[in-house]
Amino acid sequence: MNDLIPLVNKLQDVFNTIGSDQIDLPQIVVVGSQSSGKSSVLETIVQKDFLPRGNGVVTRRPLVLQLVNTHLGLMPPTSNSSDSAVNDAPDRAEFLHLPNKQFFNFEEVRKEIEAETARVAGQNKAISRTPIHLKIFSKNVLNLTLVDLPGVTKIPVGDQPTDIEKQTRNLILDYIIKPNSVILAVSPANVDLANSDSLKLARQVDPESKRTIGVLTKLDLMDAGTNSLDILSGRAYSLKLGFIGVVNRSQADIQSNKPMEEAFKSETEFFQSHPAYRAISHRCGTNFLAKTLNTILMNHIRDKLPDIKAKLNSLIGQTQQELTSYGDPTFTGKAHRGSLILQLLTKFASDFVAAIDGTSAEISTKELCGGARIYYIFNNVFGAALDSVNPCENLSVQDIRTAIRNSTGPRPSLFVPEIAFDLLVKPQIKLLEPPSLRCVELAYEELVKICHNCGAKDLTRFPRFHAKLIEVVSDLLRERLGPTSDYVESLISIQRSYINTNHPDFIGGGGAMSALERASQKKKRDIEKTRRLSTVNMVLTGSGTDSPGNREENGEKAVTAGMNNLTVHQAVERNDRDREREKLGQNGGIHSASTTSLNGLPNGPNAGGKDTFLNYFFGGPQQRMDRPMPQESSHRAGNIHNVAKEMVMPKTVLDGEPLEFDKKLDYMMETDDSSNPNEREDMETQLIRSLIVSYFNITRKSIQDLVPKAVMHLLVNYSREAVQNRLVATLYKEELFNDLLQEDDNLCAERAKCKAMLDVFKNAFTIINEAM
Ligand SMILES: Nc1nc2c(ncn2[C@@H]2O[C@H](COP(=O)(O)OP(=O)(O)OP(=O)(O)O)[C@@H](O)[C@H]2O)c(=O)[nH]1
Repeated sequence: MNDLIPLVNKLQDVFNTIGSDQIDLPQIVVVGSQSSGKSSVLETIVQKDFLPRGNGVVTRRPLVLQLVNTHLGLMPPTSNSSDSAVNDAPDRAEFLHLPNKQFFNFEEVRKEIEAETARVAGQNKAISRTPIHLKIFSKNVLNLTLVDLPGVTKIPVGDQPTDIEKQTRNLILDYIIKPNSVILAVSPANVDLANSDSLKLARQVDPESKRTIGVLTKLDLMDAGTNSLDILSGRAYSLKLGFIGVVNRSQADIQSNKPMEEAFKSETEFFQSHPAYRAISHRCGTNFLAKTLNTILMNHIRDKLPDIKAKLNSLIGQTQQELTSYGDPTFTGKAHRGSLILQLLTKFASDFVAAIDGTSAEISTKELCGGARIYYIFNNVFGAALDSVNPCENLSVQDIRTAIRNSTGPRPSLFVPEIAFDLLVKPQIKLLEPPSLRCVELAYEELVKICHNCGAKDLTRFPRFHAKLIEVVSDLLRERLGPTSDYVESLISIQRSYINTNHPDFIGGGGAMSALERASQKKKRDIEKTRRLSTVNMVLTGSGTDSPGNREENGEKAVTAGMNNLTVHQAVERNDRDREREKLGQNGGIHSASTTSLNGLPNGPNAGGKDTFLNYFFGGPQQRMDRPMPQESSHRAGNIHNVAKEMVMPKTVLDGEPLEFDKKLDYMMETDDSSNPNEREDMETQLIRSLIVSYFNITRKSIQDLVPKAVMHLLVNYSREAVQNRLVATLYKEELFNDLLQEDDNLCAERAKCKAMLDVFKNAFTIINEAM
């Protein structure tokens, strides 16, 4: 039975070698306020002067003290301990931080504790959480594991931080919160128990007081006539493990170097002779305390051992699993390298494909990933980018008018020629190119991201191999970026190379015309309505002066502004005239088969074919020849016509100097009053605009459809299918194997640590198995 404590000590040693605190081993933790007598209790139990003493804060680091009784023939577990001559061996001490040194002089032990405390916690009063591990072998001690902790302080002194009280409390709580700790709550008897810090702390973590044992110190310092019998008998404060009273050496005793044996005798005398404690003297004193602690600890260990064994078992399983995750180093041997490379490479490729297809096992529910992001790019990002393109972007009224004029060449403009529409719509289609190319780039970037996330878990062990795999796939993707972008670019060029006015969805001249007419009539109705309302208003208010301001209010400005209804009517009239001509066969074969309804929509036998729509409205070359020049056309020619009159004047070239005519022409072209278009020009501009919008929308729709298809085919699917072959062809080469299978240094260290831990757990498991 008494073997249990050495067993725990053994386990503690085993765990200390790897610094593992995963197993909460049974131990006694000494807790109390500063100067309550904690160190004195420990010293009396050990019966040695070995702890630093002094005023104020002395214990500044946790001291884990293992007491090993050599009289019982128990072997100290460390390698440097002597196994022979157990019974007559002198008392000695060993520190964990000095594994090859044994201390026979306990004065040196004290100095070492002081030095080691100062080394970590500094010279002043600061405290540290790092424990000092000390083992004492003696025939006078019982097997115990005790932890001495810094006392609870209230006011910071020296270089202690302002929250020193909180820090010490937290440090103490960290130790006593463990269910396997027995709390040795030290309280001085000369202070009211209600103010005992140790009992307050113990209550927090052990509310039922099942694992708290109370120690009353300084019973000799109580006021005359008072005693602690009530407490020691368990009547004042209930603790399942009870209270034990002790009398340690006073400061004066320490200063006068009162030997331990003498102090021990004085203590026994004190209890036996004290009128209040005489009856319970056999349950008082340091000796009784040590025996009780030993029994409590052993019972505690016995109770906890099955739990510890179960915990060890699960730790072994977990650690084994962790070790497996680091990979088997033997598998990288020559015979297996090829198959390992192939296996990892195939896994990487299938991760890549699975991420694109959305069949990956690690699909996130928090954010879009893999193929879904590519779909999002196509559907949302690219769609929105195309929708945001204005079909008439950068196309001013002036541009449209200039295009119309230019396309008529030297002839006066009769009708808007088809060539002007062609000229104007092509650059607009080009506006679809940047978002389309950006769509390719975004899909490419997404694929690069996907490939970076592939194999992250399987390949942490081989960072070089992982980097190489990413590099090869990135190269493949980069290779595909060029052809895909080129193809998308050519899709736009294809759209620009032929303006198909026969497209079934194209609004056509008729559609545009009737839309304009409808708009114009609505406007007319609105203006009429406004005018009528204003007249009624004027009658009611009596204000009827026809000032320019009033005219504006009456809507006359609106009549002349914007789309002019007269223009539309003139256009319709012209259509009617054309129809008459067609009837008379004056239009020849150009569109003799085509007839139109009054609203301008083709309704003849060829009504479905829109090839003549522009000719119909804007006039083909022959129409222009046939038709009488409308009055407004000659006026509209304006300054240019005036210039034309002067063209009869003979030109003389004078040493490269511009002729007078040229100067005048330049001037007139510059000062051409195009900002004030006439009604017909307005109509032409409006028509061209609606035709551009209609045609642009058709093109936009097909680009929106074709670009994602092209990206999928040329970039995504291509790389998806080629990835495995490319990886094998580039990396499956004997001469690369060594480099690719170069293991990560950190991982090797982690594996070694994990392996050591597993050995420790297995070792501890065997120790417990043998003991039980
Ligand atoms: N007379 C008398 N003095 C005691 C007794 N116990 C402790 N002392 C004295 O009280 C002072 C503090 O004792 P320590 O054992 O250093 O107290 P501690 O709780 O370890 O102090 P810290 O580690 O600094 O928190 C010393 O001077 C001891 O000699 C006792 O039972 N009787």
